[in-house]
Amino acid sequence: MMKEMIITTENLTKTYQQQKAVNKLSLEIPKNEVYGLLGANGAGKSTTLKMIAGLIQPSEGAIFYNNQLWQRKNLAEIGALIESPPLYGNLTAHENLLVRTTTLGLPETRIAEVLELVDLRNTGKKRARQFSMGMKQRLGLALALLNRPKLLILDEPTNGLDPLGIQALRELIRSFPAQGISVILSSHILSEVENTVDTIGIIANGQLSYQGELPENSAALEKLFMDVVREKQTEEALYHG
Ligand SMILES: Nc1ncnc2c1ncn2[C@@H]1O[C@H](COP(=O)(O)OP(=O)(O)OP(=O)(O)O)[C@@H](O)[C@H]1O
Repeated sequence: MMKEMIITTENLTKTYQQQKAVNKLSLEIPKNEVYGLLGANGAGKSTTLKMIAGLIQPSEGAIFYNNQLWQRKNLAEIGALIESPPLYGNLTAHENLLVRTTTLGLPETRIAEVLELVDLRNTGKKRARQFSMGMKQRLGLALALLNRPKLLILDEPTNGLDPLGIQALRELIRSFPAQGISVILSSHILSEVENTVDTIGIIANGQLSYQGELPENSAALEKLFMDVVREKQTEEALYHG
């Protein structure tokens, strides 16, 4: 049976001045899976995720959500954590979430639920600016989960987390597909995605170089990644050389 897709992109392109940060990218992100968007620094991962999250506009190409052309109203079903979480430093975890529930018209009871989910119950009066990196990241995730998203977009979600934090986050992410939440996450650290994702896309210089199942072991994944990156470098050298 063909897999259902939550997101597909067709020739998605973002041009900054002369540079194509994302270049004719055609992605297929399956529903109720965890999809890992991999690429070296500057490959175009964040730019891609920002377009899917509606934070920036594509220059060319199209995005489809559940097989329909992407519309702003889809954001009601999308949660995103991209770059550093948008936190108010002088507010507590609860207050930061309250700002968002009030803005979105969500029930306040949802706050305790998301704090429980990300394991941030007992921070009390502590202000967000006093949080560790890991706590800030988890509060950012709590914000992204408030609206019970069907699609969760996470840009380098393990940034700044220690090994225990990474492990906990990985388990949390793995639990999402069974709850009807599709996840797309980006990473440039191969070992981080291995136990987390079902499908991967590898991008290099804004272009898709591989999309498919996660290779069976870390050596195979590393080889695939290195081959893709080297191939791109050779192409670039021929083009510019
Ligand atoms: N607002 C912008 N203006 C100009 N160039 C940009 C802008 N945003 C991104 N770029 C360029 O687009 C390219 C892709 O950037 P992007 O942040 O998407 O990469 P990335 O794969 O997320 O990298 P990293 O792993 O380092 O976060 C880079 O060359 C970057 O310099």
